Amino acid sequence: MIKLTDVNKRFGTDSNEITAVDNVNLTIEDGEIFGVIGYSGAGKSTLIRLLNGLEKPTSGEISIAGHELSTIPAKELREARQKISMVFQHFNLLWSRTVKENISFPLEIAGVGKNDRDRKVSELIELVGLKGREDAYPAQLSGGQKQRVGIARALSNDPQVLLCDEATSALDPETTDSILDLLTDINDKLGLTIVLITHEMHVIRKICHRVAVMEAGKVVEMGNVLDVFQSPKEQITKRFVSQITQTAGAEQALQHLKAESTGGTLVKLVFVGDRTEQPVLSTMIRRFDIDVNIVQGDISHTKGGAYGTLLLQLFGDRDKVSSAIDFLHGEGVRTEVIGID
Ligand SMILES: Nc1ncnc2c1ncn2[C@@H]1O[C@H](COP(=O)(O)OP(=O)(O)OP(=O)(O)O)[C@@H](O)[C@H]1O
Repeated sequence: MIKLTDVNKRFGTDSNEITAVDNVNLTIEDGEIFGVIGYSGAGKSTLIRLLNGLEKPTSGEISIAGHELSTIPAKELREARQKISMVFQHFNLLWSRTVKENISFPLEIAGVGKNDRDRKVSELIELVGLKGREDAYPAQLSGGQKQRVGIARALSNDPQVLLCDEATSALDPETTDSILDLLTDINDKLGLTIVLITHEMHVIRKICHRVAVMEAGKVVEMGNVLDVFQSPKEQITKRFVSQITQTAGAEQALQHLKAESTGGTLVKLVFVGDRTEQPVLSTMIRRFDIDVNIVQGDISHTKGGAYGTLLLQLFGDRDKVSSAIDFLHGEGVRTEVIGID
């Protein structure tokens, strides 16, 4: 378990002080994939550097896997840090070493014998899907393959916690997805805790169990990913959620409808979890005798269940349309009227 209690990190002097991490309290359970999202300067990197012991908090306590990082002596801190590994945005590989030599490097430093090193390296190469590329140099690999080496190297010391610092931010969307699948697979197979920082809600949606939203050093919102998608409370969280829900397709469809003035009441529905599987719409159409035009829709899948939005045009008697919208509310579907013609 990772526990942060009243953690503050300030840089600079009294006259020019920056609070990078501002009174953060959070608990991350063993085996959890926990995401921290925030814009540039929110304090994510500082938070992750506090977690791996590279920075000491100005005040507060950080405990990881039973070690109190903020107070332990240097030798114990080195031992504790063996249990915490890191994956970096720009991979941080050794360019003059092959794939297997990169993965083996932390084991050499730890004094592990050659036979054990070789066995561990081939296990890891298999795990991250790099079989056949053992003797390649980083310059001969794609971005996704480089990150696979970075992940294998991070796992070589059998860590309990894997910290990922924008691990997919330098990758294209398809490669991002394959690396996120790999992280999910590792979490399932090895049961290790993963803490990742990102500015992309897609990353949070795809693999995290819980998320903390950071702004100006503070954790302003935290919860299960599906709950946060369903009802984001803070303005900044709403902006992150809309990275996914207001797709380009929805925006285009809206612009087109506004320009065409096709009539009806334009509503956006947000479905969460079980609601995505129930015939709420057909019940509404039958019961209220209205016509429906589906303008745009998409369903996203989070670890906690499905989440979707649907843009509809409702046509019919105004009272019936209004009762239909009330019905949707009653069924637990969040409904927002975007325009009435
Ligand atoms: N070593 C340092 N000395 C002084 N100020 C720092 C230091 N490290 C971070 N800061 C400041 O702390 C604040 C938070 O920075 P941090 O890098 O943690 O944010 P971030 O969310 O990771 O942003 P980014 O994604 O751009 O790295 C910023 O105002 C930054 O300038």
